[in-house]
Amino acid sequence: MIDLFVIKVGGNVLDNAPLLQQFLQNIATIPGKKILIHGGGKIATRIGDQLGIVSNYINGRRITDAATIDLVTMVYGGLVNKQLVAQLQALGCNAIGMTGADANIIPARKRPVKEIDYGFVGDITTKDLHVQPLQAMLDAGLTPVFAPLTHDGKGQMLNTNADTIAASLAIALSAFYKVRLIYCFEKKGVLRDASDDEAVIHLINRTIYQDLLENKILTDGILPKLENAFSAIESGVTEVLIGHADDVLRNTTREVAGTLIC
Ligand SMILES: Nc1ncnc2c1ncn2[C@@H]1O[C@H](COP(=O)(O)OP(=O)(O)O)[C@@H](O)[C@H]1O
Ligand SMILES: CC(=O)N[C@@H](CCC(=O)OP(=O)(O)O)C(=O)O
Repeated sequence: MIDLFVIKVGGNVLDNAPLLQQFLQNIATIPGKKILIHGGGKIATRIGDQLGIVSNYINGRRITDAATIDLVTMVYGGLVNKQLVAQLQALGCNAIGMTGADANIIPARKRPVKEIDYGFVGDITTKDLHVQPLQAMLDAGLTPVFAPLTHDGKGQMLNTNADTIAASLAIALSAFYKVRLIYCFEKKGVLRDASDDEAVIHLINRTIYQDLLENKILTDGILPKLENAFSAIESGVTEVLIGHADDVLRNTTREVAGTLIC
């Protein structure tokens, strides 16, 4: 099977110009097939504040009302996605900007209202993904760049966590490629102590994960990342890594810099 790198980059890197520039240079250097998925929650929150649209998160997911889905469609699908594509093009990487609505690659279902009404948040069922257009793009030498947006097939855009989009694409594509899923953020990996940047846990399996959860070492945004990482490794993705954006190139070789999920 051919190698494919599915790489996710989050809001803290996107919001740091020098870190982002170095990251994109590294992405452009990776030989072979690759897909980039970006977040941008922090940027949407900042622009929302400027427009008087207040951000509200529950369990790491943004409550997405009518004004907010318009905001995130503009920010993720427009501003962030197109800036990344333009920057990659400038670095000689033939990027193509995508959302889950484009080519119907990621259909989703509006999250049913239970105790919480998340609004226009989309849940993905991996088997519903249509990855054939992505294979055609990869074969044409293009690098798809995904915004964290999906659609309901009835004309409505939906907001979906970028870590989840990365895991779902990685799982769906693992039927055709040997996939390494790499989560890139501003820490060197999953940390034993969130305030100590050097306290990287190099390997996490289900038992260690359970122990970290019980000891409340994992909080905030690292929780959905690990949930999605385990879902990917248990559903056919060959390798899943969580590491610093600066280490992305090392993580596309045999080396592992950061946390390996197994
Ligand atoms: N044990 C931990 N190891 C690493 N990060 C942690 C840990 N516990 C909490 N975090 C927090 O999780 C954040 C990563 O989640 P998030 O901000 O959503 O990243 P991204 O936007 O890249 O998806 C880190 O910036 C850190 O503040
Ligand atoms: C439903 C939901 O919460 N969607 C996320 C999508 C962006 C994202 O995931 O951004 P980061 O990777 O930078 O955190 C949000 O709007 O914040």
